[in-house]
Amino acid sequence: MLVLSDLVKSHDVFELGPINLTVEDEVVSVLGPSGGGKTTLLSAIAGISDINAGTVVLNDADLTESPPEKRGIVLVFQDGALFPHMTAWENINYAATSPERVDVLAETLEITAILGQKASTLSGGERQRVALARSIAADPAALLLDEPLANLDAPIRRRLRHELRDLLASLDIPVVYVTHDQHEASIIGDRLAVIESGTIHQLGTPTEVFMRPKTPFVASFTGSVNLFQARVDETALVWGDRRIECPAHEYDVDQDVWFCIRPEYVTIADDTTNTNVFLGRIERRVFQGDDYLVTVSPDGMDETVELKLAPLAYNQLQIETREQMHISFERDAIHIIENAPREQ
Ligand SMILES: Nc1ncnc2c1ncn2[C@@H]1O[C@H](COP(=O)(O)OP(=O)(O)OP(=O)(O)O)[C@@H](O)[C@H]1O
Repeated sequence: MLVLSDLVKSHDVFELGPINLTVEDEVVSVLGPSGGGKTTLLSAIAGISDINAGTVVLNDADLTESPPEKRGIVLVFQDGALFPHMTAWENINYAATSPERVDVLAETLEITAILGQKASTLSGGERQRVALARSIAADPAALLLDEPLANLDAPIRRRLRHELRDLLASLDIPVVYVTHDQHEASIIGDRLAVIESGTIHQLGTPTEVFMRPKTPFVASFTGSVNLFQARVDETALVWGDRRIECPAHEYDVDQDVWFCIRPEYVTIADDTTNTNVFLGRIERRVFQGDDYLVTVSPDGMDETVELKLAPLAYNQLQIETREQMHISFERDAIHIIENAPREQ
């Protein structure tokens, strides 16, 4: 178990922390925007840079004062530094506990074919995977990974996410996995920490973080782009001149709140007598590769609502820009975030 307590690391104008985080023998994905402090966090845990305050404890041993090489923690950076004159196999085997493990890892990470190649001749994506295999083969007590799939193209990246999830879970050690890809973070992590401006906004299972974000930042960063201000009344939320039915909550009547609903849970309504159905005008429709993102502005409001449609549904509906259609908010997918400032 890796326990970070009140960890603070300051750069010139940036401060990480105080971070309090316990990573059991599990994978915690750290998700956040560029400059949010993800790499700073990994470097602080690994002891590569001195911290300003707090402690790092691994399996009951206080490592705060230990040099990086004495921590038993392996950190793999994005560029995956290797010995250039050695082959990929030699690099992986360098610190490996058994040569058989090298071959098994190479197969999982799809690098068997390049094992005999000198590291200096490998592509960026191959180098990353060799560095990843080397770090796992060394049998670390904890593993810190900084965007290990960043240099790969989409198909192999999609495949490896699942392979890597199983591989990391099988290690039974604390793993911290940094990424700014929300899909990767949720596939690979048992839990997910969202970090921004050096602060952990939320820590929870991927489902909790995606479906019940605690702050507007977490909502928007994890793709819940439909984020609106409303007022609580006895039975619903009042949003402009509309009433939105929502699940039970702890907020008081007359409070101003944010609520969000993911675009996957906004649907085209054919039965206009249902609750949470609004008429709106189609502003935009964009094919995103997997699905269509349709932007609708509800009548009489300045705000826009985004919904996702599978290609089949999209084709059947023959959606045309500037046309009107009814959309519906799935009641149980509505999530209230927190008090919002009252508009003057
Ligand atoms: N050695 C340093 N000296 C001064 N500022 C630094 C140093 N290292 C990082 N920073 C600053 O700290 C902030 C956090 O950087 P960090 O590399 O941790 O972010 P990140 O979340 O890993 O970003 P990315 O996703 O782009 O890698 C940034 O504003 C960065 O400019």
